[in-house]
Amino acid sequence: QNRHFYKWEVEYMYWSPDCIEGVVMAINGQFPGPTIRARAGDKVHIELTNKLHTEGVVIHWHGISQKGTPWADGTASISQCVINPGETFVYRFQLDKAGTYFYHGHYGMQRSAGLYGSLIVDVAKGEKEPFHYDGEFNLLLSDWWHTSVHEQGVGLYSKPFRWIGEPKSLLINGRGQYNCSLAAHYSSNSSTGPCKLTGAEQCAPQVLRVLPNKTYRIRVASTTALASLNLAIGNHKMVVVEADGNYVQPFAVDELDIYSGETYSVLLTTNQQPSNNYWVSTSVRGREPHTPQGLAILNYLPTTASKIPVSPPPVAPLWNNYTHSKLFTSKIVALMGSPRPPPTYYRRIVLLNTQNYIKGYKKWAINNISLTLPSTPYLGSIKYGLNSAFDQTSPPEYYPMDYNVMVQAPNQNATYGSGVYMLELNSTVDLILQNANALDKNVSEIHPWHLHGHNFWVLGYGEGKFTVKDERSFNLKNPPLRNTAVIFPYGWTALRFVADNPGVWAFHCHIEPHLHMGMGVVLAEGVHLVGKIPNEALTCGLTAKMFLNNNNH
Ligand SMILES: O=C1O[C@H]([C@@H](O)CO)C(O)=C1O
Repeated sequence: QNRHFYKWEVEYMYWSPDCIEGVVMAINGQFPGPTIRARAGDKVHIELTNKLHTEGVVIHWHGISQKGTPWADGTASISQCVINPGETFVYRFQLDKAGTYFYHGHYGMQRSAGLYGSLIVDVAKGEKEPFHYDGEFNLLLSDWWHTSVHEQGVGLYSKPFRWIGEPKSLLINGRGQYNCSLAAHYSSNSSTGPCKLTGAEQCAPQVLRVLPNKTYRIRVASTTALASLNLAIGNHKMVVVEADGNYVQPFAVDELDIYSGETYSVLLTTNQQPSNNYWVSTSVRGREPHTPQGLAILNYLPTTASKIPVSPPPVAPLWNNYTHSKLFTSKIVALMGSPRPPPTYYRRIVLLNTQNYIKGYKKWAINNISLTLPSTPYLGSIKYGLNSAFDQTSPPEYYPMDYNVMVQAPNQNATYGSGVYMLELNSTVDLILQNANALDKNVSEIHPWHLHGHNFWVLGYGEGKFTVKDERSFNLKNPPLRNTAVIFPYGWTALRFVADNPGVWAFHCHIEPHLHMGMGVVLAEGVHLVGKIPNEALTCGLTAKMFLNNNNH
C-alpha cells in the first residue's frame, strides 16, 4: 500500500480548448487537470490550494467510495464547506477499487468551467485484470461553451429563464474544434482546410499512437456539462469490458453511448490498414445536435500523425434514436462472478423527475421538491444535531399515483426544499427513477443520475410509469454495478444499493445546469458513526458558529 502526495493549485487561465481563446479553470497550469494514477488500496493526499481570488472551490472524486472519509467527497454544502480563496484543504482518502474514474469541481458550475481530470486506479500489486492488453489510452470527454459559467448561471436563475444552449464544441482530452468543417478536407483535394488538425495548437486533436496488430485498452470518461455522447472509432470495433470501475461481461460494438458521469473501458484491436489513420469521434445524442463532432486521431505507426484519415469520421446514430441507446444499455451486464444484489429491498423510494416553476422561475424537481443546498454542510449539521440547518421533514417517498408522466402536468409548480432521506445503515434501498414530460409539450429528456459514496445495481429500465408488477422484469442475476445510470425519455430506471457507507451523499442528475436548477436529492446513513470530521471541512455556517461557542466556554 503506497501513499501518493499531490500539491495542487486551482486558478483561472487563458486557454484555447477549441481554438477560440477563453478562460478555463486549471490545476497547476494544466487543462484538463493532472491525471492521478495509483493502485487499488493506495492512499492519496491532495493538498488543494484555492488560487481563484474571488470564489470558493471543492473537488469531487467521482466513483471513489470514500469509506471512512465522507468529508473528502468534495461536495459543497454536503460533505464540506467550500475552500476559500487563499486557503488549502487536504483531501485524504483510499482508492478502494481498480477502475476508470475522474474528478471534477462540485461547487456551482465549476465542472463546466473546465475543472476536471482523470483518476486511474490500477489493480493492486500481484492482481490481474480479467482481460489482456498491450497498451492503453485515456479519453476524457467534455463539452464547451464560449460564455462564462457565471453568466450561464445567471441565465438559469433569471426570470425569464435563459438556457445555456447547446455546446459550442465537444472536447476530447480538453481539445476541440469550434466551427470547423471537416467536409473541406474530404470534398476537395486541398490540404489546408478550415480545421486546425495537425499543428501544435492547444486545440489540435489528441493523437493515439498505436502499432498494428496489438490490443489497446481505451479508458473513456464523460464529464460533459450537458451532452450525451456517442463514441466511435472509424473502421474499428470496441469490446466493452468495464463500466464505472466495475467489470462487465465483454461485448463488441461499433459505437457506444456515454452519458455524463459514466466511464467505460473498451478494448481495441489494431487490425485495420496500417498505412491509414482513423478518426475517433464523439457526437451529441438525445438532444437535437448543434455541435460539430469531437475528434481525436488513431495513428498507426509508422504512418505520420499528420496524414488525414482517408474516411470521414463515423456517422452517429440519429440523435433521437432511443431504441438504439436502449439496446446498448441492455447489453451491459456484470462479469460472471461479480457480486449479486440482495434479492429483496427494505425501502423503496420512487423519484419523479419533473421540470417546474417556482414563483415563475424554471426549475427541476424531484417529487415536486427542487433541491436548494444549505449554507452548513449536511455532514456537520447532521452529526452535531444542528436541526435548523436544513428542512427536517423527510422528502416524499412517492409522487401522487394519479400523476400522468406522459403529458404536461396540470399544476407545474413546485417548491424549494433541503430535506434528507435518512437511510437505515446497511439496509437495502431501491431507488426508482421516474421520468416524465417536461414543461413543454411532447418533451422528455435524458437524465444521467449519479450516486455518491456507493455503487448501485441497475435492475432494469422500462417505458412509461413504473408499477409494482414491473418488479418481475428486474434482472437479479447479473445486473451491472455502476455509480451512474440514465433515465430515458418517458421511462423509468430501477436501482438497488446497500446503504453501507456512513456519511451524507448526493444523488443527482449529472447534467450540471440541471443540478443547478435543483435536480437532486440528499441521502444520509449512519452519520453518528462517522469519525472525527476535520474542522477545516466545517468552518462555515452553523458548524463554524458551534466551534466559536465551544471555544468561548
Ligand atoms: O433544463 C432545461 O431547460 C431547457 C428547456 O427545457 C427550456 O428552455 C432545456 O433544454 C433543458 O434541458
